[in-house]
Amino acid sequence: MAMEMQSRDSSLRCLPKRPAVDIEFHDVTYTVPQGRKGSKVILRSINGQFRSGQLTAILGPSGAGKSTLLNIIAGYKCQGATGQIIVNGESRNLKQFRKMSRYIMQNDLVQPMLSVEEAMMVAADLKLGINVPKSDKKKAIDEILKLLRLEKASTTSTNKLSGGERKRLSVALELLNNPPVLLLDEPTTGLDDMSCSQCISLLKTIAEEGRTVICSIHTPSAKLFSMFDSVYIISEGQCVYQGYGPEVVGYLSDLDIECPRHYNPADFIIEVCCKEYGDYHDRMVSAIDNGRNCYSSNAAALTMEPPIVPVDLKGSISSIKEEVYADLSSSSFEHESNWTTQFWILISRMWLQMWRDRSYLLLRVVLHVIIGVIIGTLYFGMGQDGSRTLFNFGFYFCCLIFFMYIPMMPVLLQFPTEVQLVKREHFNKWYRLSAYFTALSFSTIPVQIVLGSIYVLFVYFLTNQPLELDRLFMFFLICILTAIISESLGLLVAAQLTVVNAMFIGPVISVPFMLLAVYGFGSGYDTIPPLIKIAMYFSYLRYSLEGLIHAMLTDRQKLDCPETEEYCIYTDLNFFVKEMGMEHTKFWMDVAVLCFIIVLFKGGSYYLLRQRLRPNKTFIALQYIGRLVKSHLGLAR
Ligand SMILES: Nc1ncnc2c1ncn2[C@@H]1O[C@H](COP(=O)(O)OP(=O)(O)OP(=O)(O)O)[C@@H](O)[C@H]1O
Repeated sequence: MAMEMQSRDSSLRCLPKRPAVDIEFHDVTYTVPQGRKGSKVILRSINGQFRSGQLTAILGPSGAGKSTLLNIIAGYKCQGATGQIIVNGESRNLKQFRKMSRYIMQNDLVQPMLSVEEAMMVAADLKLGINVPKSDKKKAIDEILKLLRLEKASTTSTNKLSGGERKRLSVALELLNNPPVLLLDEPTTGLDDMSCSQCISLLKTIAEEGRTVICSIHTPSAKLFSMFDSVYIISEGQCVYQGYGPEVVGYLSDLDIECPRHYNPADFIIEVCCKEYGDYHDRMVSAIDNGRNCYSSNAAALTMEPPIVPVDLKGSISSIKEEVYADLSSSSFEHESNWTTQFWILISRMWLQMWRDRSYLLLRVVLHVIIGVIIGTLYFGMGQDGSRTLFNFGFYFCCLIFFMYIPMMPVLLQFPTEVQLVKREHFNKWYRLSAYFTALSFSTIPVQIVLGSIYVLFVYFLTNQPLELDRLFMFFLICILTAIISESLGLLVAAQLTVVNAMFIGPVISVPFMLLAVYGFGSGYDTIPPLIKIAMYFSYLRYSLEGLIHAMLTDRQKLDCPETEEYCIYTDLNFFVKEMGMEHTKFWMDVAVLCFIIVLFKGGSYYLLRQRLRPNKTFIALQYIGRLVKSHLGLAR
């Protein structure tokens, strides 16, 4: 209790002041297509209001539409929704509203490998900008951590936080620029009773400071239920109650539904919604006029009709509006840090996370050493052996396959999860997506260079390749460019898919690239049909192979044929290059094409990622067609 009081004393003085925001919604309907079955209506002409300075709970049976309503109010889902959302008496400007509201989704993902304090400092740098002195940011962070009782965990790694601490950290991160509206989807799920009540008490403190705090919640205890300033109950996509929680008993009693003594009113109304005592759904919806009214027991004497107070949807709000609306339309919610700052903060965070994950880094180093030694041993000394030119060619191709798969697999495994985090951070306006994507693209280059060098040094010398610095450099350059392309291809695949699908599609999609790179090998380039010759130039590995062959085999003296061999067919390397159809290739042209492919794949991945986070009309139409096709073919789950 003492702790509760202590946290309530805090008023987040360090944070920028924000205006109060009241939200109303009218006739909100949300429909999703259901293939041949037509469409499914999830929210049905629902109305309601959420006030500033209040903690509001959205309750209802599972599948009632709580998360859907939160998604629509937050602006996270708009496609398929109709109706009106009013913010401080004016129709909601979604762009503006997204800047002033923060949505904490159910999956409380936080950036791994950082301490709580570091995660907060990164968020503070991004949200408050670099012009705010570090000491002020530190003060704000300390205040928030104290408010959310995370001071003791400030040095704990985010990977090691308990469920409750992780949820509180998700809230803390979003409090940094003091958003006036906070929406939380089931913040208490997975917490024990004590942590639940602590979490709700903290949210109440946050609301008391003038913010509009709305959270969806599953069957709270009677104690929790009474802590909310306002409760909004949904059943079957319609509002069945809006008002103060404990008054639900009186409301139901007015509808001739008696809540047993000592029974949790929250449990009882959910059971009523689930029709355990008969079908009262329509009566409740019409009593509250589907959320247009708000229940208050003080408003009228008990009559046959429930004492519902019509909500003055303009009245109280308009008084606030005059004071604050100017603030709302100002640019005070813009990104405080510019693109370059965001880029540097994000790339530093990525490097720090890579460095902290040292066991993984070490594993990758060891893997490059082991595979380098194995491949080097398999092709030992073949680089200048006239009888082994074909084996040597196999070695070059083997190196390219290594640099095609090894950098792609971690991306396919990690990026789909990372997208969920980016979705949350980007939706809550931490940074521009372009800044994030550029940081992501550059952050991995140093690691690729170091790991690539380890591998190249082992194989180059073990296989006895020519000891010429320019050839070594060209070999290395082609390997690194191939690695970067493969990584970009991984991003392209993983940007729209789940881990399972990405892990399947990524390797499968690489097979045609491999085949096209060496198609017709052995039978002579001239025997390849013209169409396949054209197709070969759609494989990036073909350019890598051309580059490697050019770097390693052109302008070299005839190789010696060992005495143990009777005849060596490819001692003349120029003849071999001609047989491969690569005699006219230019190394720097191949490098230029590889660089172009990197830009192409990166651009494609960025576009797909952007569409994943905020699809445009074409993409929405494509998704819709995809869903229709899937449901018509019976593939929709
Ligand atoms: N894209 C969709 N396609 C089909 N049905 C959907 C879609 N999105 C939501 N639904 C359905 O809409 C209903 C409401 O979903 P919602 O997630 O809002 O429920 P909820 O009240 O938050 O449930 P819970 O408490 O279990 O999380 C559910 O029956 C769900 O299956």
